[in-house]
Amino acid sequence: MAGVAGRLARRWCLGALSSPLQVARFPALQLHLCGPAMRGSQKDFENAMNQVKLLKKDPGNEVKLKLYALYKQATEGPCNVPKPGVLDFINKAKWDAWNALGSLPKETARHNYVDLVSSLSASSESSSQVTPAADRKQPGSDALVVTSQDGITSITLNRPDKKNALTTQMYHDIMLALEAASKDDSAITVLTGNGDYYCSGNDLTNFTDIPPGGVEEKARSGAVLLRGFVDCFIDFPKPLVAVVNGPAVGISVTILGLFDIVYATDRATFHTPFSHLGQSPEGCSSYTFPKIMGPSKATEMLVFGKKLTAREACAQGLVTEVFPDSTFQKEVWARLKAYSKLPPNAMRISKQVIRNREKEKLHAINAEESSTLQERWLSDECVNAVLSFLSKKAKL
Ligand SMILES: CCCCCCCCCCC/C=C/C(=O)SCCNC(=O)CCNC(=O)[C@H](O)C(C)(C)COP(=O)(O)OP(=O)(O)OC[C@H]1O[C@@H](n2cnc3c(N)ncnc32)[C@H](O)[C@@H]1OP(=O)(O)O
Repeated sequence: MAGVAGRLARRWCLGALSSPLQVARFPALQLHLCGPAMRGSQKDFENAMNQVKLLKKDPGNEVKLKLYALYKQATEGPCNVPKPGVLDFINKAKWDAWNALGSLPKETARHNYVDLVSSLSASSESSSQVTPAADRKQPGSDALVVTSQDGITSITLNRPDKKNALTTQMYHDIMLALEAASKDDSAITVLTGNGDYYCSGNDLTNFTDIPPGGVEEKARSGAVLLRGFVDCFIDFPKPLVAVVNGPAVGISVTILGLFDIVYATDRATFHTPFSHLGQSPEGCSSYTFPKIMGPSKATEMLVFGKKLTAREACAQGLVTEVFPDSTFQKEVWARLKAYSKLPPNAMRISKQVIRNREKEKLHAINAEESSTLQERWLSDECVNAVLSFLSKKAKL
């Protein structure tokens, strides 16, 4: 396991110049950076190195590789270290970038570095002035929107450009939102998504942010987060409704077994590709799915990754009702508004009567699934699947 952990750390952690790279995305680097107007005294070079740290916008992995290569060429000359192995993606991409500079003189590399940084600083300035709202889309800001109206508290996943993939910040924010909703005066709580997807599951870039304790520490904290997140759904005291506005993937599907009602547009699909990802079921689905649809159908979904249409999911009991996409929002919200006028205490108590006797068991299952997944995250199968997605080679 330590070997895999080490490889994961090497593959996912880059040095000073860059944040985690999606390395295999890069084409073979052919650098033609010798611009006509070159500046580049040693002083300019040092200033440029400081300027890089102040860039307001991430310049992207390709540019970061160019910066790395030019820096190495400017300070050490032509690439002079052995080529890393093919599986050592990040170091290999860095080596390729440096090696591609051939015998470019140190001084030219320094000039090119200065020119590149200067062009980045200019575009970083202008883009931050033109699109100030873009920065606010970062996790922890408006990636989750909570509203309360007509006796309904709605928690909306709001990262439509990333198919509402769940960042670690969003897991925390959803837990806080559920905690608040359990105590507010609404009768019903809804989870839904903004845009064409309901949710594409765990944000796979969550795997790239490795703490000083390494990948094992990351897996440990991931399992704690997962367990706490699912516990909030198990314990939620009021009627909990999923308004599934589009395709759902991974953990956004598995936790549906802990909802009281699931309404879906006929455009929705339900997909749990855990084996493809080298992972294992969570969200108590190893228990709820066989119970809802029988062990064989559950195995098709959870082990073989069979994607269900909304109608199939409804026939198998995972979805309560399917609505035509054209009238989905109107019909569902009208229905929920009517339900929210029912006596809230009676609804809460009835839910507890239905759910409470399973609670202890569900908590135990959640603990077991989280600990199994903690180990899966360190497996070669999982590492390779995540790398494949991040390098844009694989999609579900
Ligand atoms: C040890 C770490 C622990 C961390 C924290 C743990 C917390 C608990 C974890 C619980 C375990 C959960 C498991 C799961 O949920 S498994 C499911 C994971 N999801 C996926 O594998 C989906 C991956 N996405 C895709 O296959 C496709 O994007 C999709 C089919 C969903 C849509 O394809 P389409 O072609 O329509 O759109 P794009 O691919 O172009 O997507 C648009 C942009 O959105 C980005 N995206 C989408 N989904 C994700 C995702 N899940 N993670 C990260 N990014 C995602 C996609 O990359 C595009 O981005 P760019 O525009 O920048 O290219």
